[in-house]
Amino acid sequence: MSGDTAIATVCLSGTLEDKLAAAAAAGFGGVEIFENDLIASRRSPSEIRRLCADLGLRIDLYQPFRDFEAVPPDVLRANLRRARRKFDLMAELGADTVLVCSSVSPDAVDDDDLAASQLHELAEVAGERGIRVAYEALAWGRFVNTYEHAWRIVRRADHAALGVCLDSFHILSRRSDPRAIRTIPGEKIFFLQLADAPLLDMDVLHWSRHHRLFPGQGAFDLATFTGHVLAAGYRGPLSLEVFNDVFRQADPRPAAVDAMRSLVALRESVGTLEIPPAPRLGGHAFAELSVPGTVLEALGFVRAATHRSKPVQLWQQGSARVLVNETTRDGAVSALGLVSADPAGSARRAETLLAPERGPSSVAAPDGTEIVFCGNDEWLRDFVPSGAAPSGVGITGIDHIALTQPFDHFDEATLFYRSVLGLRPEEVSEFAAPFGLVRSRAVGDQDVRLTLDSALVRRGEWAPGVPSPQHVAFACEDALAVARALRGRGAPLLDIPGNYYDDLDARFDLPFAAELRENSVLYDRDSSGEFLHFCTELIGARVFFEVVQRIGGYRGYGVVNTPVYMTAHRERRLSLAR
Ligand SMILES: O=C(O)c1ccc(O)c(O)c1
Ligand SMILES: [Mg+2]
Repeated sequence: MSGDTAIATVCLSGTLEDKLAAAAAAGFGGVEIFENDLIASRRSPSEIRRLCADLGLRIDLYQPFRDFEAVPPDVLRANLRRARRKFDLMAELGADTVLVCSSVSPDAVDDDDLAASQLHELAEVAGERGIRVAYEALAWGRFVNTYEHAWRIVRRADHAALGVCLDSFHILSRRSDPRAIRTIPGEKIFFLQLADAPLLDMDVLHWSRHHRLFPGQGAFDLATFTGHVLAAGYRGPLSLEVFNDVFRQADPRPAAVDAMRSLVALRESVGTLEIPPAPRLGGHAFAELSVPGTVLEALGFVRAATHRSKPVQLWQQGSARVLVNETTRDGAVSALGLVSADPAGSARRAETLLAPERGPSSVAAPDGTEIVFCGNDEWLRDFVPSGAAPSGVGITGIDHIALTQPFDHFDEATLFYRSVLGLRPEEVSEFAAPFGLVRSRAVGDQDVRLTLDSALVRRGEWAPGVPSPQHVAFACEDALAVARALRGRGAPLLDIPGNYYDDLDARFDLPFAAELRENSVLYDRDSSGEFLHFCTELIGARVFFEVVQRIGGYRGYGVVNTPVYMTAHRERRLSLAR
């Protein structure tokens, strides 16, 4: 039974019909009908019931029923009248479970005995009609705001038609210990709602109504949480209830697929679904984009091979391989090749996780970038070697690839790379770039690193370069030497202003400070090590290259320096346009 999946209509955008169609198309077994969606619909409850049946969707929950318990007698009478009407509606709808959330009403009093006896009365009315009442503690409930408290009241009420609804957001946002869930008898857990969220230091109501995420996109440990609920004996559906400003505006069809991906990954991690495991990734095989060959030449690459059937050139230096594809128009990174211990296995996993297929072992990431799973070197058989002698100036491989994400795909991208490729998301960082705040999150493992960057708000005519540029970062062992060599070859390296180096001198006393300044090489240091890096100018509108040197196991990406080079890119673009 815990293989059943459901989604609350409130997660998705559009009319009730749009939401139901999207949920069904993504493969959900059931839905929670959110009351507002029903009220705004022109269809009668029985028509909605038929529509759901036609789409193959169960109606697992009707919600929410608010502000019921612990009230004076006259309010109770009105609340019971309201409940009877809703139970009539549920009978028409064919829904047998209603969510009652803990009261926020000024009419309510702090009296557990009263709450329990009134919920008992409600359960009596519900039970006679074959309806179950699932009582949920809202994190901001006036008197009841923890699941332990809701369970104490449900236990005291002691009615077969009354149980609890557990919602991971309310429980984890308040940092309640979820282990005690195991002490609730499984049959008294009437419903389970799942939502992740980023850790934000803000009022819980606002956090809940705007920033919930699908499992795996935020910072909560949903696998452990769900493990406790299943260990308690819960056998109902895993249902997503995510209030999120972005998803509420997004096309509901891909949003529902993203939602389903989160549940497939969650079920894998709690052991209720077996899917092909993520094969080990052995590094970046290539990055495919469209830049003039002369730029790569100036960076010390040689044209090593030509594709047998496509207008694609393979440029190489060390183990850094760049595919120049003349047919990709906007010049952005169009494909990434990743070395997989089992390319077919990687592709099977991606397919199970609902990634659109692009080729026999390639899939599309949420932003459309193609991810190609490569065996060690056999993909090279599609290329005819040019015979050019390998040379180079010290670039050894690809260190990471920075993929700028459309803001609306940022959270989806995190989940995609985490679940499909098995990469580990790092902390989210934010920095003030010249044209607004940028959110950045790296996903990676030992050998594959990607950074996902996104402008938080992108509006108006003033902000240039939409969408923002991406970049491919090459690794080297001596950034200063490589920078000098590349300048000598006339590579289009980006000039960094003197103020940056004055600040660096103030913060650090570096023996090589003058060389950094002279070569426009940037510097960062943290507890993990040191980092030297420099960039080329923008090549076309959408890409540039970076060369990086990691010292002593530095794990970051020099994010502190990003605003500096972003500004330099902007100035350079303006000066070229003049
Ligand atoms: O934000 C709310 O009011 C609300 C309503 C119903 C829920 O199940 C919930 O978790 C929150
Ligand atoms: Mg809820």
